[in-house]
Amino acid sequence: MTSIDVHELTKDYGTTRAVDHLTFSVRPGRVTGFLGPNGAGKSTTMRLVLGLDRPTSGTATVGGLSYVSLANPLRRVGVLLDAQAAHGSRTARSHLLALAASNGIADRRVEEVLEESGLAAVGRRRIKTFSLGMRQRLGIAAALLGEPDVVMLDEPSNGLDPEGIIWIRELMRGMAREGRTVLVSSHLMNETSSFADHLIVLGGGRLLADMSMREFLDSHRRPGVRLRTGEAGRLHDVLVRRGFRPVPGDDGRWTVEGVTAEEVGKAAADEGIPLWELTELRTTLEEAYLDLTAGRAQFTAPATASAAHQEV
Ligand SMILES: Nc1ncnc2c1ncn2[C@@H]1O[C@H](COP(=O)(O)OP(=O)(O)OP(=O)(O)O)[C@@H](O)[C@H]1O
Repeated sequence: MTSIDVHELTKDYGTTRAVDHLTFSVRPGRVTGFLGPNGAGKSTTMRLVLGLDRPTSGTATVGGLSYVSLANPLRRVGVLLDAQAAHGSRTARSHLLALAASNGIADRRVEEVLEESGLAAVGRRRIKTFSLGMRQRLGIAAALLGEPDVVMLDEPSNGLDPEGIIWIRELMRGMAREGRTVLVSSHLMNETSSFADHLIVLGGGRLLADMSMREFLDSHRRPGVRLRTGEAGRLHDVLVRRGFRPVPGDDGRWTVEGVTAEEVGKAAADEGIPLWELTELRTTLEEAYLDLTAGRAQFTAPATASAAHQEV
Protein backbone atom coordinates (compact mmCIF):
# COMPACT_ATOMS: atom_id res chain seq x y z
CA MET A 1 0.00 0.00 0.00
CA THR A 2 1.10 3.54 -0.71
CA SER A 3 2.14 6.20 1.80
CA ILE A 4 2.92 9.86 1.32
CA ASP A 5 6.30 10.57 2.92
CA VAL A 6 7.56 14.05 3.63
CA HIS A 7 11.12 14.28 4.93
CA GLU A 8 12.82 17.45 6.21
CA LEU A 9 10.77 19.38 3.66
CA THR A 10 11.51 23.10 3.51
CA LYS A 11 10.20 25.74 1.12
CA ASP A 12 11.20 29.39 1.06
CA TYR A 13 9.43 32.02 -1.03
CA GLY A 14 11.92 34.89 -0.93
CA THR A 15 12.28 35.66 2.75
CA THR A 16 9.09 33.76 3.71
CA ARG A 17 9.63 30.24 5.00
CA ALA A 18 6.35 28.56 4.05
CA VAL A 19 7.39 25.04 5.12
CA ASP A 20 10.07 24.44 7.72
CA HIS A 21 11.87 21.08 8.04
CA LEU A 22 8.66 19.13 7.92
CA THR A 23 8.72 15.35 8.41
CA PHE A 24 5.62 13.11 8.47
CA SER A 25 4.02 10.14 6.75
CA VAL A 26 0.42 9.78 5.65
CA ARG A 27 -0.47 6.11 6.00
CA PRO A 28 -2.97 3.95 4.10
CA GLY A 29 -6.23 2.70 5.58
CA ARG A 30 -7.23 5.83 7.41
CA VAL A 31 -8.38 9.37 6.76
CA THR A 32 -5.77 11.91 7.82
CA GLY A 33 -7.00 15.44 8.51
CA PHE A 34 -4.48 18.13 7.55
CA LEU A 35 -5.04 21.17 9.75
CA GLY A 36 -3.45 24.52 10.50
CA PRO A 37 -4.22 28.23 10.55
CA ASN A 38 -4.22 30.31 7.36
CA GLY A 39 -0.69 30.48 6.00
CA ALA A 40 0.50 27.45 8.02
CA GLY A 41 1.88 25.76 4.90
CA LYS A 42 -0.74 23.12 4.08
CA SER A 43 -1.26 24.07 0.42
CA THR A 44 2.47 24.54 -0.09
CA THR A 45 3.11 21.05 1.30
CA MET A 46 0.45 19.56 -0.99
CA ARG A 47 1.92 21.42 -3.97
CA LEU A 48 5.39 20.12 -3.12
CA VAL A 49 4.08 16.54 -2.86
CA LEU A 50 2.49 16.98 -6.29
CA GLY A 51 5.64 18.43 -7.84
CA LEU A 52 3.84 21.72 -8.60
CA ASP A 53 6.62 23.53 -6.76
CA ARG A 54 10.24 22.60 -6.04
CA PRO A 55 11.36 22.27 -2.42
CA THR A 56 14.20 24.45 -1.16
CA SER A 57 15.41 21.27 0.57
CA GLY A 58 14.07 17.91 1.71
CA THR A 59 11.88 15.40 -0.12
CA ALA A 60 8.23 14.56 -0.65
CA THR A 61 7.35 11.18 -2.17
CA VAL A 62 4.34 9.02 -2.95
CA GLY A 63 5.01 5.30 -2.59
CA GLY A 64 8.72 6.13 -2.41
CA LEU A 65 8.75 8.02 -5.74
CA SER A 66 8.53 11.70 -6.53
CA TYR A 67 5.13 12.56 -8.07
CA VAL A 68 6.70 13.82 -11.30
CA SER A 69 8.33 10.46 -11.92
CA LEU A 70 4.99 8.58 -11.74
CA ALA A 71 3.68 7.21 -15.04
CA ASN A 72 -0.07 8.01 -15.39
CA PRO A 73 -0.11 9.92 -12.10
CA LEU A 74 -3.93 10.19 -12.01
CA ARG A 75 -4.02 6.42 -11.55
CA ARG A 76 -1.77 6.68 -8.50
CA VAL A 77 -2.82 9.95 -6.85
CA GLY A 78 -6.24 11.62 -7.00
CA VAL A 79 -6.11 15.32 -6.27
CA LEU A 80 -8.57 18.09 -5.53
CA LEU A 81 -6.63 21.33 -5.15
CA ASP A 82 -8.57 24.09 -6.84
CA ALA A 83 -11.99 23.04 -8.02
CA GLN A 84 -12.40 26.31 -9.92
CA ALA A 85 -9.46 25.50 -12.21
CA ALA A 86 -11.36 23.34 -14.77
CA HIS A 87 -11.75 24.82 -18.25
CA GLY A 88 -15.14 26.60 -18.23
CA SER A 89 -16.05 26.21 -21.88
CA ARG A 90 -15.80 22.41 -21.77
CA THR A 91 -18.61 20.18 -20.64
CA ALA A 92 -18.08 18.15 -17.48
CA ARG A 93 -18.02 14.95 -19.52
CA SER A 94 -15.49 16.24 -22.09
CA HIS A 95 -13.27 17.57 -19.28
CA LEU A 96 -13.22 14.13 -17.64
CA LEU A 97 -12.80 12.33 -20.98
CA ALA A 98 -9.73 14.47 -21.75
CA LEU A 99 -8.23 13.68 -18.34
CA ALA A 100 -9.00 9.97 -18.81
CA ALA A 101 -7.44 9.86 -22.28
CA SER A 102 -4.22 11.54 -21.16
CA ASN A 103 -3.85 9.05 -18.28
CA GLY A 104 -4.74 5.82 -20.05
CA ILE A 105 -8.05 5.50 -18.21
CA ALA A 106 -11.04 3.77 -19.88
CA ASP A 107 -13.93 6.06 -20.97
CA ARG A 108 -16.41 3.99 -18.95
CA ARG A 109 -14.80 5.36 -15.77
CA VAL A 110 -16.03 8.82 -16.81
CA GLU A 111 -19.64 7.61 -16.74
CA GLU A 112 -19.03 5.90 -13.40
CA VAL A 113 -17.55 8.94 -11.66
CA LEU A 114 -20.24 11.26 -13.10
CA GLU A 115 -22.81 8.91 -11.60
CA GLU A 116 -20.93 8.56 -8.31
CA SER A 117 -20.51 12.30 -7.87
CA GLY A 118 -24.16 13.06 -8.65
CA LEU A 119 -23.35 14.85 -11.92
CA ALA A 120 -24.73 12.32 -14.42
CA ALA A 121 -27.68 14.58 -15.33
CA VAL A 122 -25.46 17.61 -16.02
CA GLY A 123 -22.51 15.88 -17.69
CA ARG A 124 -23.26 17.60 -21.01
CA ARG A 125 -23.43 21.08 -19.52
CA ARG A 126 -20.57 23.54 -19.81
CA ILE A 127 -18.58 23.87 -16.61
CA LYS A 128 -18.94 27.65 -16.63
CA THR A 129 -22.67 27.20 -15.92
CA PHE A 130 -21.88 25.11 -12.81
CA SER A 131 -22.45 26.29 -9.25
CA LEU A 132 -19.60 26.23 -6.73
CA GLY A 133 -20.84 22.92 -5.32
CA MET A 134 -21.21 21.34 -8.78
CA ARG A 135 -17.63 22.36 -9.62
CA GLN A 136 -16.53 20.87 -6.34
CA ARG A 137 -18.26 17.59 -7.22
CA LEU A 138 -16.58 17.67 -10.63
CA GLY A 139 -13.18 18.20 -8.99
CA ILE A 140 -13.82 15.21 -6.74
CA ALA A 141 -15.00 13.15 -9.73
CA ALA A 142 -11.68 13.96 -11.45
CA ALA A 143 -9.76 12.88 -8.34
CA LEU A 144 -11.60 9.51 -8.35
CA LEU A 145 -11.21 8.90 -12.09
CA GLY A 146 -8.06 6.77 -11.94
CA GLU A 147 -9.18 4.73 -8.89
CA PRO A 148 -6.00 5.93 -7.14
CA ASP A 149 -4.41 4.44 -4.02
CA VAL A 150 -3.74 7.93 -2.71
CA VAL A 151 -6.20 10.82 -2.53
CA MET A 152 -5.36 14.39 -1.52
CA LEU A 153 -8.29 16.74 -1.09
CA ASP A 154 -7.99 20.42 -0.21
CA GLU A 155 -11.19 21.68 1.47
CA PRO A 156 -13.39 19.04 -0.25
CA SER A 157 -16.69 20.16 1.27
CA ASN A 158 -16.30 23.73 0.09
CA GLY A 159 -19.65 24.79 -1.41
CA LEU A 160 -21.29 21.39 -0.96
CA ASP A 161 -24.87 21.17 0.30
CA PRO A 162 -25.66 19.04 3.39
CA GLU A 163 -26.33 15.95 1.26
CA GLY A 164 -23.02 16.56 -0.55
CA ILE A 165 -21.17 16.88 2.75
CA ILE A 166 -22.50 13.50 3.88
CA TRP A 167 -21.58 12.05 0.49
CA ILE A 168 -17.97 13.24 0.63
CA ARG A 169 -17.63 12.06 4.23
CA GLU A 170 -18.87 8.57 3.34
CA LEU A 171 -16.68 8.55 0.25
CA MET A 172 -13.53 9.34 2.24
CA ARG A 173 -14.39 6.80 4.95
CA GLY A 174 -15.06 4.19 2.27
CA MET A 175 -11.74 4.84 0.55
CA ALA A 176 -9.89 4.47 3.86
CA ARG A 177 -11.74 1.17 4.51
CA GLU A 178 -10.53 -0.05 1.12
CA GLY A 179 -6.97 0.60 2.30
CA ARG A 180 -6.38 3.82 0.39
CA THR A 181 -4.36 6.75 1.71
CA VAL A 182 -6.59 9.79 2.23
CA LEU A 183 -5.22 13.24 3.14
CA VAL A 184 -7.80 16.00 3.61
CA SER A 185 -7.21 19.62 4.51
CA SER A 186 -10.07 21.51 6.11
CA HIS A 187 -10.81 24.47 8.31
CA LEU A 188 -14.10 22.95 9.43
CA MET A 189 -13.40 21.25 12.73
CA ASN A 190 -16.82 19.67 13.26
CA GLU A 191 -16.60 18.08 9.90
CA THR A 192 -13.00 16.98 10.28
CA SER A 193 -13.90 15.24 13.52
CA SER A 194 -16.65 13.38 11.65
CA PHE A 195 -14.31 11.80 9.09
CA ALA A 196 -10.66 11.86 10.26
CA ASP A 197 -8.98 9.04 12.17
CA HIS A 198 -5.64 10.76 12.31
CA LEU A 199 -4.46 14.39 12.34
CA ILE A 200 -1.45 16.27 11.10
CA VAL A 201 -1.42 19.87 12.33
CA LEU A 202 0.92 22.56 11.01
CA GLY A 203 1.69 26.01 12.40
CA GLY A 204 4.13 28.46 10.85
CA GLY A 205 5.33 25.78 8.43
CA ARG A 206 6.22 23.40 11.26
CA LEU A 207 4.71 20.18 12.53
CA LEU A 208 2.64 20.79 15.66
CA ALA A 209 0.93 17.40 15.94
CA ASP A 210 0.91 14.02 14.19
CA MET A 211 -1.36 11.67 16.12
CA SER A 212 -4.68 9.85 16.17
CA MET A 213 -7.83 11.90 16.67
CA ARG A 214 -8.38 10.16 20.01
CA GLU A 215 -4.86 10.97 21.28
CA PHE A 216 -5.23 14.55 20.08
CA LEU A 217 -8.51 15.07 21.93
CA ASP A 218 -7.22 13.32 25.05
CA SER A 219 -4.04 15.38 25.13
CA HIS A 220 -6.08 18.59 25.23
CA ARG A 221 -8.70 17.38 27.66
CA ARG A 222 -9.52 19.57 30.61
CA PRO A 223 -11.61 17.97 33.33
CA GLY A 224 -15.04 19.38 33.93
CA VAL A 225 -18.67 18.34 34.30
CA ARG A 226 -22.14 19.51 33.37
CA LEU A 227 -24.91 18.79 35.83
CA ARG A 228 -28.54 19.35 36.68
CA THR A 229 -30.02 19.24 40.15
CA GLY A 230 -33.20 20.28 41.93
CA GLU A 231 -31.18 21.87 44.73
CA ALA A 232 -28.90 24.19 42.82
CA GLY A 233 -28.42 26.66 45.67
CA ARG A 234 -27.23 24.02 48.13
CA LEU A 235 -24.99 22.24 45.63
CA HIS A 236 -23.51 25.57 44.60
CA ASP A 237 -22.52 26.30 48.19
CA VAL A 238 -21.11 22.80 48.71
CA LEU A 239 -18.96 23.05 45.57
CA VAL A 240 -17.78 26.57 46.37
CA ARG A 241 -16.77 25.41 49.86
CA ARG A 242 -14.65 22.71 48.18
CA GLY A 243 -12.93 25.32 46.02
CA PHE A 244 -14.84 24.81 42.75
CA ARG A 245 -16.58 27.43 40.62
CA PRO A 246 -20.01 26.27 39.36
CA VAL A 247 -21.32 28.40 36.49
CA PRO A 248 -25.06 28.41 35.67
CA GLY A 249 -26.10 27.95 32.03
CA ASP A 250 -29.20 29.23 30.20
CA ASP A 251 -30.68 25.73 30.01
CA GLY A 252 -30.82 25.11 33.78
CA ARG A 253 -27.60 23.08 33.74
CA TRP A 254 -24.46 24.02 35.64
CA THR A 255 -20.91 23.69 34.37
CA VAL A 256 -18.01 23.09 36.72
CA GLU A 257 -14.49 23.13 35.29
CA GLY A 258 -11.45 21.47 36.83
CA VAL A 259 -13.42 18.71 38.54
CA THR A 260 -14.27 15.08 37.79
CA ALA A 261 -17.71 13.47 37.81
CA GLU A 262 -16.55 11.32 40.75
CA GLU A 263 -15.68 14.38 42.85
CA VAL A 264 -18.98 16.13 42.18
CA GLY A 265 -21.02 12.94 42.53
CA LYS A 266 -19.40 12.20 45.90
CA ALA A 267 -19.82 15.78 47.17
CA ALA A 268 -23.51 15.71 46.24
CA ALA A 269 -24.03 12.25 47.82
CA ASP A 270 -22.24 13.31 51.04
CA GLU A 271 -24.72 16.16 51.38
CA GLY A 272 -27.74 14.14 50.25
CA ILE A 273 -28.30 16.36 47.21
CA PRO A 274 -29.96 14.50 44.29
CA LEU A 275 -28.33 14.93 40.87
CA TRP A 276 -30.60 14.62 37.86
CA GLU A 277 -27.75 14.68 35.39
CA LEU A 278 -23.95 14.49 35.62
CA THR A 279 -21.81 14.37 32.47
CA GLU A 280 -18.06 14.73 31.89
CA LEU A 281 -17.33 17.62 29.52
CA ARG A 282 -15.90 16.38 26.23
CA THR A 283 -13.23 18.35 24.43
CA THR A 284 -14.28 19.15 20.88
CA LEU A 285 -11.76 19.09 18.05
CA GLU A 286 -12.27 22.83 17.70
CA GLU A 287 -11.31 23.45 21.33
CA ALA A 288 -8.28 21.15 21.15
CA TYR A 289 -7.18 22.68 17.86
CA LEU A 290 -7.52 26.27 19.11
CA ASP A 291 -5.65 25.30 22.25
CA LEU A 292 -2.74 23.92 20.21
CA THR A 293 -2.59 26.69 17.64
CA ALA A 294 -3.20 29.63 20.01
CA GLY A 295 -0.67 32.33 19.20
CA ARG A 296 0.45 30.53 16.02
CA ALA A 297 -2.12 32.02 13.66
CA GLN A 298 -0.53 34.45 11.22
CA PHE A 299 -3.76 36.33 10.67
CA THR A 300 -6.12 37.00 13.56
CA ALA A 301 -8.88 39.56 13.90
CA PRO A 302 -9.15 41.61 17.09
CA ALA A 303 -11.74 40.25 19.55
CA THR A 304 -15.21 41.59 18.79
CA ALA A 305 -17.02 43.75 21.31
CA SER A 306 -19.50 40.96 22.10
CA ALA A 307 -16.76 38.32 22.49
CA ALA A 308 -14.80 40.65 24.75
CA HIS A 309 -17.94 41.34 26.75
CA GLN A 310 -18.57 37.60 27.32
CA GLU A 311 -15.13 37.19 28.86
CA VAL A 312 -15.75 39.83 31.52
N1 LIG B 1 3.67 31.41 -4.44
C1 LIG B 1 3.95 31.99 -3.27
N2 LIG B 1 4.75 33.09 -3.22
C2 LIG B 1 5.06 33.68 -2.06
N3 LIG B 1 4.61 33.26 -0.85
C3 LIG B 1 3.81 32.17 -0.85
C4 LIG B 1 3.43 31.49 -2.04
N4 LIG B 1 2.63 30.46 -1.71
C5 LIG B 1 2.50 30.50 -0.37
N5 LIG B 1 3.20 31.52 0.15
C6 LIG B 1 3.32 31.86 1.59
O1 LIG B 1 3.67 30.68 2.27
C7 LIG B 1 2.97 30.59 3.51
C8 LIG B 1 2.18 29.31 3.56
O2 LIG B 1 1.07 29.42 2.68
P1 LIG B 1 0.08 28.21 2.35
O3 LIG B 1 -0.82 28.67 1.25
O4 LIG B 1 0.86 26.97 2.10
O5 LIG B 1 -0.71 28.07 3.72
P2 LIG B 1 -2.05 27.24 4.02
O6 LIG B 1 -1.79 26.52 5.31
O7 LIG B 1 -2.46 26.44 2.86
O8 LIG B 1 -3.07 28.41 4.28
P3 LIG B 1 -4.68 28.50 4.03
O9 LIG B 1 -5.30 27.78 5.17
O10 LIG B 1 -4.92 29.96 4.09
O11 LIG B 1 -4.95 27.90 2.69
C9 LIG B 1 2.15 31.87 3.64
O12 LIG B 1 2.90 32.80 4.38
C10 LIG B 1 2.01 32.33 2.20
O13 LIG B 1 1.88 33.72 2.12
